[in-house]
Amino acid sequence: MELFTVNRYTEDLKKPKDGIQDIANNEDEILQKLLQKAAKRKRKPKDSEVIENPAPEAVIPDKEEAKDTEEHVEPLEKPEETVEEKDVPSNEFQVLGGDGSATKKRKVEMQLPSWLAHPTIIEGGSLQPEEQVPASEAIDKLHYLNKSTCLALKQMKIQRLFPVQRQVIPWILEAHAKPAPFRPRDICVSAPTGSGKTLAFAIPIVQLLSQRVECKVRALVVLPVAELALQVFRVISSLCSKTELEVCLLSKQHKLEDEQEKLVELYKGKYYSKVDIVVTTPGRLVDHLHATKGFCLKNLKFLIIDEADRIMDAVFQNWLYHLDSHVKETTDQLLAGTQAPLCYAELQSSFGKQPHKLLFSATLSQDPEKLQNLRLFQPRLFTTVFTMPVVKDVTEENAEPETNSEMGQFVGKYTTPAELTEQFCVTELRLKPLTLFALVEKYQWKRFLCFTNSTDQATRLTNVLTTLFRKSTTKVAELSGNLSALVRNKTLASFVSGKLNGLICSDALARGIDVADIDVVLSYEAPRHIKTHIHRVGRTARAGRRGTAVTLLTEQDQAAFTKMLHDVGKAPGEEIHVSPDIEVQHSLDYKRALDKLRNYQQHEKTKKAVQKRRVANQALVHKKQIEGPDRPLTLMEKLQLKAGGAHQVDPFQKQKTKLRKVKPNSHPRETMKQKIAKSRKAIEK
Ligand SMILES: Nc1ncnc2c1ncn2[C@@H]1O[C@H](COP(=O)(O)OP(=O)(O)OP(=O)(O)O)[C@@H](O)[C@H]1O
Repeated sequence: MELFTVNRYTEDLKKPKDGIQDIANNEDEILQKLLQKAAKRKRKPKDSEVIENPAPEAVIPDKEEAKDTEEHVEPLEKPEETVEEKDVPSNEFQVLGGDGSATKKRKVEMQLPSWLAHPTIIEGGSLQPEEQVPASEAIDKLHYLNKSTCLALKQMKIQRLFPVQRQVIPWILEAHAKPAPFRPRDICVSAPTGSGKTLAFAIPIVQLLSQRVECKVRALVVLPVAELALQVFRVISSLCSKTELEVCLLSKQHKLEDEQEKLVELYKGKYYSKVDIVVTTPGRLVDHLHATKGFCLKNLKFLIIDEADRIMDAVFQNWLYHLDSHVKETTDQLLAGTQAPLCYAELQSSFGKQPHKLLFSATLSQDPEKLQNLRLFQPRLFTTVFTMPVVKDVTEENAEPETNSEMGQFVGKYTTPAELTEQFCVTELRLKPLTLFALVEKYQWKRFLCFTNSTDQATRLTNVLTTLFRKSTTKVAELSGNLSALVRNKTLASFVSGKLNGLICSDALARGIDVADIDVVLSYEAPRHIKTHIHRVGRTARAGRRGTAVTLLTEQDQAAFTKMLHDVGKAPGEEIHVSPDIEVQHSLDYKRALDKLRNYQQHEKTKKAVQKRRVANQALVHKKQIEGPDRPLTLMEKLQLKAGGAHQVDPFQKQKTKLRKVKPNSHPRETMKQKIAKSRKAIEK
């Protein structure tokens, strides 16, 4: 019981007394009082948590007494009564949870930091491409865009800016126009998929850097996957076409040495940057931070993190740490910066040294702890959606005037484009591939993406669908992490050019990929997280165009999927069906497809085993060459041999390894059970 007693005694300690003797006496007194109070509390637990006057003697209760007190523990009190602590005098002791006063406290509402709770709302506006552009909205009429930007945008066939761009671009430009020591606030932008976030950061950085004199890495754009990095690189390169700025893409799709050559040059013993803007993935960035001499981020002015919530995930853990330590090595500044408020002197000394951080996503994390890692400077949030205040009935008793404080719950992370139609189709697990095939045939979808929950599932599904579509004009291919970056690039290009009708993808491709005119996005399996769903369906209905998303569900999946959507205020949409006779209609084709898949899997299994054995043997031979033939096998080598196939005896170790020789036609050993059965049969005979 004492373990849970917290004794706070403050009053007497506050009064200073003269002399050591006095202090000692005082301590004795305090100790006596403490013991008395503890004893009294144990004797009368029901009376109150608070003891007004301590009893004169200190009594340490025996076990029997302690038992009694436990038996008489009061039932839990109502929360309203226990929350009250007003009457507790400051010099008294309070037992926390020791005597039944521990009650369930009211659930505390999550309090968002002010910047998340009070964002800047991105005002709506149509994205419809076919709509007439009002003269006032035309690109040349926007005073904040310079000539080269307007020219580049026209070349990209962009006639006006989308709402997120109209809000964010002038804000960034204005923030950078302010004189020293003003430092722009870092920003987070949460806007739906396909709403034009790329140009929202690309236009201002290109415009602000276009006046530079010397070439140095001044902007770093970080994206989660190579395909996305390539896409953003293309947009920024198009924008830079009318300027002298150099953009560079760093991703695993190229050789490191080739990229190093593009990045820096050595002249008279000194390294010079050849690029102004670097677009990269976290992994490749870390590679270059460690391997590329002269790659310097000392002059970094902008750090842009696209798909910020993904990049801040644990998967990409350490890139920020590496970046930070690299910047610390190359300069005395701290990339992560400090949080407000800064005094004038600090502002002045840090002016121009900290990069301006810009975070973008359609599902920006609401979790302040994750964003904390970036140590944003006086952050500001731009979002499209905002919950309305929950208006409580004013006639209600206890109606509080501060009800409006509920205003400002940022829900922008779950917005989908208005032009998106969501549907679902319920089917049996064993018929899922056939259902997918039947849906594509029924609705004549000519450009579709189909998402699976894993790369292996993507491979299997592609295999089955290829056989099923064999007689039709529809061509499908896999696009997952199982393939090399180069193959993925080629497949994506074939899809963009129309040579392929459908791509079977894993979720690595669910984010950011922008391919025009996708009819439908299919989820072969219900996504596990709402964020995944938002990004998957966001591959269609982009830039104001219409699109459909269909999720295939089994009866078991249905409840969980509906709940997941319901929790964020969404519905699964209309149910669509395929003919109940599909199994009969396509029985032969489906059987053939499944047989082919089985063969393929068997073939892959054998291939993997052979590969494994080859690697094990190679390792062994290599080791022998280094250490000589007479060395005994290590445990690891024995394991490798076992895994790689014991019948492949190491040529160097024939005489040493005591592998049991298996006779070619010998029968396997009989088990005890088989022996008993055999003898029983013999007796019966
Ligand atoms: N102002 C504009 N006018 C016409 N088209 C535009 C405009 N801005 C962007 N687009 C087009 O809209 C599409 C989507 O843009 P973008 O990829 O930037 O969206 P996003 O918001 O980043 O989407 P996601 O969250 O999925 O990454 C692109 O094809 C782009 O060319």
